[in-house]
Amino acid sequence: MGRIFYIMGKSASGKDSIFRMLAADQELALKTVTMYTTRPMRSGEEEGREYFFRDAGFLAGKKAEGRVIECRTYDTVFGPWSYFTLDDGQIDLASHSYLMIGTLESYETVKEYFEARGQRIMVPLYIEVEDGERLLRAVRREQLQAEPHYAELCRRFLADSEDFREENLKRLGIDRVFENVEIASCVEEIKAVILEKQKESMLY
Ligand SMILES: Nc1ncnc2c1ncn2[C@@H]1O[C@H](COP(=O)(O)OP(=O)(O)OP(=O)(O)O)[C@@H](O)[C@H]1O
Repeated sequence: MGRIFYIMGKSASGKDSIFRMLAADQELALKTVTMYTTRPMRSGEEEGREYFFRDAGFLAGKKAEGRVIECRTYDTVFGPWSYFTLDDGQIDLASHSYLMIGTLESYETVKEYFEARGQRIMVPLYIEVEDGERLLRAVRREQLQAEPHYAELCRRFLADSEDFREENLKRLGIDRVFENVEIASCVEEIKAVILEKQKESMLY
């Protein structure tokens, strides 16, 4: 039985960078899952690459069929935009393990979805960076944007402390933290855990 390795962490903790390195690692042979969104496609995006682009009616239909693994809806100035993961055949735990990225809340929802089907397959990978350093990385990344949004950066930085409260981590049984000081050694540390879990999952 495969596992779902689920990367989480506050903004600018390095989730995307770590995700890319792990996903490219042939030895781990992890598959990724393409999410769906109801937001309009942006220029440069491609159907099925960044997301599958669908409308709210499609999402409602999948909810009715019980096929929505997790869904997050954000109120934007353009109206509500949903981002969701479907049980659409992409995840085949009988033959593969998967690498996903999300929030603490989505981790909980995905975990519950599979546990309700008797599958305890979730492995949390929680990335951490000291707050001062993380804020500096976030600012440096934002400076590279054509139109930096510093107010949004600050809003997310403050919201993170609430979302990732110690008690929330504890409640979900997340007791291991991967410090992203130097990214290569952080990825090596995570890789060792993934290989160990994959070895374990082959025994049972
Ligand atoms: N170990 C590291 N040392 C220095 N810079 C790093 C390190 N890891 C990642 N970064 C840089 O920090 C910034 C944030 O990383 P990344 O975008 O991967 O984080 P994230 O957690 O996916 O962020 P968000 O959730 O806000 O999108 C990027 O500019 C990235 O290149």
